[in-house]
Amino acid sequence: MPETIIHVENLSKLYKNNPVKNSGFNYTSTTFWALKDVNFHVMQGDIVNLSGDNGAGKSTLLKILSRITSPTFGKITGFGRINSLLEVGAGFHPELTGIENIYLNGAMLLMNKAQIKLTIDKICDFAGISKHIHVPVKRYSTGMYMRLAFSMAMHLESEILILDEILAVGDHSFQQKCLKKIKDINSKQGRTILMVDHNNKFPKNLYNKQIKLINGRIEL
Ligand SMILES: Nc1ncnc2c1ncn2[C@@H]1O[C@H](COP(=O)(O)OP(=O)(O)OP(=O)(O)O)[C@@H](O)[C@H]1O
Repeated sequence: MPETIIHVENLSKLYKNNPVKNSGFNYTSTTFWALKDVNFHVMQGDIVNLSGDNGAGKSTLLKILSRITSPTFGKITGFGRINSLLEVGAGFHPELTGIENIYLNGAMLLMNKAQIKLTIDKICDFAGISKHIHVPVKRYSTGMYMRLAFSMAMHLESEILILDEILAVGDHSFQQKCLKKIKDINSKQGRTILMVDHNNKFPKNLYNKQIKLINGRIEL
């Protein structure tokens, strides 16, 4: 029986924009609810498609789920390790080589050295970067960054995967390979995946749950 793996209750996020000088000597600052009273739950093994227009609050929601920023109100309960790919290059240490970054990320997911070592070849093969694995990642192209980051997310251990713009960049054939891999790890390992459908182009049979945000609220 699948169990709840993420529970989001009454989640709201208020941003205070930088004060701007008005006509006199006063400053006005504005506040803005990026998320308002968001409630949902995700079951273990779900593939969730998160959609919404620009500025709807998708990245804010994923940053809160990834514990990068905190909510103003509300509560998130998560059961399991979360691996987040939010922006291309985030989570990499530029001075370290590809392989050193794999070890670093694996350790952050509480994997030991032997467990990480077992994944190295698979990560490099999938990413197609075996020849460059001993090069500092600051010398990688955006495409190489993206392929390595995605491959690490697929092969390192975590119960929950959060994918944002990673699937919006890169060439078409690699994107197709990624979508196939997502389906694969979900069906074989039961991993839970939340991903942003930036261009409404994910095939309907890829996900089993859809969350659409409109101005910070869930469309009912
Ligand atoms: N740090 C911040 N300070 C103030 N306002 C912010 C901050 N981050 C985001 N916002 C605002 O909050 C709203 C939601 O932004 P968010 O990035 O979550 O939307 P999004 O759905 O991910 O959009 P996109 O598809 O364009 O990435 C936007 O209006 C944005 O300008």
